[in-house]
Amino acid sequence: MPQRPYEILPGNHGSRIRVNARGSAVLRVPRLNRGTAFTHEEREQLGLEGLLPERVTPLEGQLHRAYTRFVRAHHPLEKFSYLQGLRDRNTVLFYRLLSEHLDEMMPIVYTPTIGDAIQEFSLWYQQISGVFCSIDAPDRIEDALRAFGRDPEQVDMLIVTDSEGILGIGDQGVGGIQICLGKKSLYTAAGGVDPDRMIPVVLDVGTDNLQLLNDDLYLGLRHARVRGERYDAFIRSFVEAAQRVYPHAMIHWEDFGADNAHRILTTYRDEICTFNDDVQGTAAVVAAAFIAGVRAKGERLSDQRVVIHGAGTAGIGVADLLVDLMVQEGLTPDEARMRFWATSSRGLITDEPTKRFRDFQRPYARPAAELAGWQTDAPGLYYLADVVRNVHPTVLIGTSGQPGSFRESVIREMAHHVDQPIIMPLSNPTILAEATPTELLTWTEGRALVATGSPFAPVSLDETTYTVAQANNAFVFPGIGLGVGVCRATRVTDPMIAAAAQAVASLVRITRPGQSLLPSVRDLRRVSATVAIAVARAAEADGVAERPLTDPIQQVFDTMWQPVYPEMVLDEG
Ligand SMILES: NC(=O)C1=CN([C@@H]2O[C@H](COP(=O)(O)OP(=O)(O)OC[C@H]3O[C@@H](n4cnc5c(N)ncnc54)[C@H](O)[C@@H]3O)[C@@H](O)[C@H]2O)C=CC1
Ligand SMILES: CC(=O)C(=O)O
Ligand SMILES: [Mg+2]
Repeated sequence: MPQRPYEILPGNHGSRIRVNARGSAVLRVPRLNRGTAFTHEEREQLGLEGLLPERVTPLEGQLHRAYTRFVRAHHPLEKFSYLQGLRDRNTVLFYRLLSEHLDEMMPIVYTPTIGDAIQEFSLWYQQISGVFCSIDAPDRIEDALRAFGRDPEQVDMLIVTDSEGILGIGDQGVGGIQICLGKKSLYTAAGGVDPDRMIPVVLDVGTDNLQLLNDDLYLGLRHARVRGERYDAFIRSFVEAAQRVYPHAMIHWEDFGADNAHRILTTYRDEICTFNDDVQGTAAVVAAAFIAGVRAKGERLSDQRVVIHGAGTAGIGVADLLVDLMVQEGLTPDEARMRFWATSSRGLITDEPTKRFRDFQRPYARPAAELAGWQTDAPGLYYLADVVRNVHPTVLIGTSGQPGSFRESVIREMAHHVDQPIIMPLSNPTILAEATPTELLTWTEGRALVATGSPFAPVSLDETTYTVAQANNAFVFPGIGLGVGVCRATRVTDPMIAAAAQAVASLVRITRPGQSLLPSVRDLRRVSATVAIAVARAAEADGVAERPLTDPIQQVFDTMWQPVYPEMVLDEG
C-alpha cells in the first residue's frame, strides 16, 4: 500500500500530525493544507516556497477572509458551493468557520439549502469525498470501502443513504450522497467527531425519479430502483463488507424509504452497531422538546393525547420513543399506545379489516369501535381534521412532508380545547413545513408551544418575541456518534436513545412565554457533549461499551476534535 500523505498521531483533539508529503502534494491534501497560514519556516521545510503568495495569514485572518467571501455570495447555492470548495481544500479552516458561525451556516450546509444541492447534484458535480456502491456490482463494495484508504482502526462511522426518502423531497438517486456529507459536517462542527473518522456512502440501487432517469446529466445508475430480495442481499453484502473493512464503525442510515428504514433497523440492530437517524435521532430530539413542553405546562407526559400526522419513518420512530417515556411514568405499553393517533396518506391508522397499513404502523391502529361515534366530513374516512375534532389532542406532530397541512381551521379547533397546544411541523426543507410558526402563533393567540424541523426566524406577536425551537435530529446525532465512539459501543440500544433525549431536555428551562423548547443551535457543541456523556453512560449501563468509562466528561472532551492547525511532525525523508 502506498504511504499515506499523513498520519494522525496519538494525543487528544487530533492535535499532532505526521506529514509524509512534500511540495505541491501538501496543498492538495485538505487535512494537511493550511494555505497562506503556512509560515515561511514551514514552507521551507515542506518545499512550498514559491507555491503560495508571500504574505502569511494566520488562521484568524483566514477566517475573516473566508467569512467575508461567504457573506458576499448572494445565492444560498453559491454559498453552499463556496463552503464545499473550502471543505475540500482546507479541513481546519472549513470546520473552524462552520463552528464559529453554525447558526448562520447550518441552513447552508444542511436543511434547507442541502435539499437544493441534492436536486442539482449532477449539474454541480465536481468531486465528492465518499464511497459510491452500485447494486449492479455488489462484489466491488469491499474494494470501494478499502479504496477510500483509511486505517480500519480509525474509522468510527459510515454515514449511508440509498436516497429513497431524502428529507421530504423523496427519491434523489445518487445525489443523496450530499445528505451524508451534510450530516458529516455536523458530526464534526457540532459533535467534535474527527472528520477523518467518518466515511459518507451512497448505495446506488437505481432511482424511480423519472426526471433523473430522463436527465442526460444524471450521474447514477440509469434504471428503476431495485427492490425485494436483490435489494436485501445488497444491503447484507454492504453490512458484511463494512464489518470486514471497518470493524468498529457504527453504520448511520439516513433517508431510506419507510419500509426499508424500519426493516433494516430491525434486522441489524441486535447484530451490529447501527443507528437510523430518521427513526431514532428524530425520536430523541422530538422527545426532548415534548418533555420540555409538557414540563413547562406542569403536566405529565402520560396525560398527553398525541397526534402524529405522517406515520412514516420519522413519525413512527417518534411515537415508539414517546410510548417508552409514558411507560416509564407508569402506563403499560398498551395504555401508552392508546394515547396516540397516527395518520398516513390513507388517513387515520385503524384496525378496520378493509384498510391496509404497514407492519410498523400496526401497533398504533385505533380500534374500529372507537370511530363509531365520531363526527366526520365523509363517513368512513378519518383525516387530520376529523381526528383533531374528535380527539382534542394536546400534541400535534407533523412528519408528513405535506406543506400547509396544519390548516387554520385544524389548529383553531385544537387550540379551542387546549390551553397550550404543543405543535411541531417537522417536515424539511422549509417549504414542506406543515405550517409556519407565525401562522401557528397567530391562530392560537400566542399560546402554542412550537418546534419546527428547519430553521425559522423568531416571531413577534403582541409584545412577545417567540424563539422557535429547531427540532431537528442535528441536536442528537452528533452527540450519539461521539458517545458511541468514546466508549466504543457495540450496539445502539433504546436506553441510549432515551438518554440522548433526556440529556437535551435537561438543558432547557422555560420560565417565560416565548422561550424555546430546545437549546439554541449556537449551543450545539455543548449540547452534543452533554448527549455524548449521557449516551456513553447508558451504553456502559447496558453492557455494550467496550471501553471503560473512567472519567466520561474528560474522555468526551479529549475525544472532541478541535479545528486548529495541529503540531506537525516531519519524517526524515
Ligand atoms: N425534523 C427532523 O429532524 C426530521 C424531519 N423529517 C421530515 O419528516 C418528513 C417525513 O420524513 P420520513 O418520515 O422520512 O418520510 P416517510 O415517507 O417515511 O413518511 C411520510 C409519511 O407521511 C405520510 N403522508 C403523506 N401524505 C400524507 C397526508 N396527506 N396525510 C397524512 N400523512 C401523509 C405517508 O403516508 C408516510 O407515512 C420529511 O419532510 C422529513 O424531512 C424526517 C426526519 C427528521
Ligand atoms: C433532518 C432529517 O434527517 C430529515 O429531514 O430527513
Ligand atoms: Mg433524514
